Amino acid sequence: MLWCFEASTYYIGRMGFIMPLVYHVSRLLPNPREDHLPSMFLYSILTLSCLFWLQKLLIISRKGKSCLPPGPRGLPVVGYLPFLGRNLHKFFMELAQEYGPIYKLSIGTKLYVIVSSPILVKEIVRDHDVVFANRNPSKASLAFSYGGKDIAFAPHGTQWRMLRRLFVREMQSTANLDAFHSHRRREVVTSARDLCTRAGLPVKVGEVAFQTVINMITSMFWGGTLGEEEAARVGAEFMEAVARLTTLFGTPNVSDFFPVIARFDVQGVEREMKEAVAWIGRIFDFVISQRMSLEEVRGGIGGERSDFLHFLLKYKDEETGRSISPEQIKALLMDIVIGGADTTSTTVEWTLTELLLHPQVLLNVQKELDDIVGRNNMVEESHAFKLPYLHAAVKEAMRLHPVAPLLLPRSPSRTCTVGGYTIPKGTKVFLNAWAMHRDPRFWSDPYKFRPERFLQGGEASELEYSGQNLHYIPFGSGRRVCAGLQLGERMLMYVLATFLHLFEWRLPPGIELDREEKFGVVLEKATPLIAIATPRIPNLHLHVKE
Ligand code: HEM
Repeated sequence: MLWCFEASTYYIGRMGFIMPLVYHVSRLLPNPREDHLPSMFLYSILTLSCLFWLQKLLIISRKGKSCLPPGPRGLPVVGYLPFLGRNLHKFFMELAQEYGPIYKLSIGTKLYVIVSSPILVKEIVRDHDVVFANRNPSKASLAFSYGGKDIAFAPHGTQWRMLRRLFVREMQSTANLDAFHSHRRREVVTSARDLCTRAGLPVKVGEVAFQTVINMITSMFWGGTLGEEEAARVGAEFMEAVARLTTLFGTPNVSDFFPVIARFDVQGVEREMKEAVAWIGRIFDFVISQRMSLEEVRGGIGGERSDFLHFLLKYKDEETGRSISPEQIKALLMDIVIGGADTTSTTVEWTLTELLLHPQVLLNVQKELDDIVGRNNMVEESHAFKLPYLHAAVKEAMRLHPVAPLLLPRSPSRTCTVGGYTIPKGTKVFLNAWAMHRDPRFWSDPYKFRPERFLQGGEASELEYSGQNLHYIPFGSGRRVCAGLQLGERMLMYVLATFLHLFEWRLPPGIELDREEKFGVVLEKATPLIAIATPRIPNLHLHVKE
């Protein structure tokens, strides 16, 4: 019996500084008689309770040393889960007022850290950029990205670098984006025509914007592959699948909070996500196979660019010489469609909401459009670069309503220190951009919509989308800053400039406009914006005719 006590105390003794002492004390105890059951029982109990308390001491002493950030206490087992508010970005800002700019929350067995100060964000996205260049994706995100084969959820490494280089530097080079301009133009004109036919009727602005952006994206991707009718059929199926996927993304999943039970997929989120992804995957497979047979007819992949898909299929990485696999293409398409469409269209909706709430700003924007584009002209994408006032209004809308208010989570690949606190490896770290964009220490009248602050001479005139200045990070910052920034900015400006130049916008009678937000995959307007568009320029129907 004593050997068992000795061995276990010695084993644990290797783990902590108190244990060797216990080991030696145990040797002083009298040897229990092997044939005397009560004394053996007593020794067993003593051993077990000793082990239990020593382990506790060890944990406490380790915690003391590691100095985690402060944070509210939760309940046993579930942690802080039952107390989470619905609008997490706002709720997290309120907690920051109590616990400071860096604090922790335990949810289930997972540790979360929330940061809402530019100085601490700098430590994460600059000083420890490589360590924090990982995401620790949820179960749904892994299913969505074919196990992290995309850009957004891939671990920081060779594959992520290759895909990001391909997407950011090559596909979104100025030359390439210019080359696909006609695809975007066609879709914007189609939407304007559609709005023309619904002139005077209430429309859901977010839906119109979403349809426009997703059509722009799919048109750039496979516009040169499918015929018009086929594209329309695939487009309709696609929209349905995307809507299903977005809902799943926003569902809190117990498997993420309790990884030990993850394999049971209690809520079925992972299963449903896999089904939705498989459904979209079949659409992608169909389009890819159509493109391959088209190329075969033309005698191999090469020659002129006709769409992004063509580009992806013939791509060979300059460093590794590798092509990209069909699964990587599909994962990348997922990122672009899901990461690009909802974010851009929701920003269109928020900007129009603020403009309708601020009629003078709307008038200023339209005056600028008249001056630069002209009353008798259609907006072209090239105009977008010459519209500083509209640009400032969009930036201001994104300050107040960043569609990814907590960005995408970061996760350190090794334990490190931020703001003097230990952030253990694997912790999910949220950067609360929403809170930082409203910090009165940096922004004057932070809750007011004032585009002028982004104009020359304004307090924020120097701030760009690239995330260099950490007070303003609607697209994130550091090496995992939004990979679709160039394309996103172009689509956003083009759609807004077109909608605002071609149409007058007003609210249907009796509708009160508010700024209530709803936290989810993207930060939506709680009540969708419904507005009435009427033609603003003369002979609009001639500009948008097929
Ligand atoms: C208004 C439009 C958009 C906004 C506000 C936005 C915002 C963001 C944010 C905040 C992040 C996380 C950055 C970070 O962790 O620091 C992100 C990542 C990403 N976005 Fe966007 N985005 C937009 C449009 C787009 C578009 C159009 C695409 C693709 C066509 C796109 C693709 C991506 C991808 C692939 C990532 C992951 C980057 C990585 O992990 O390396 N986004 N975006």
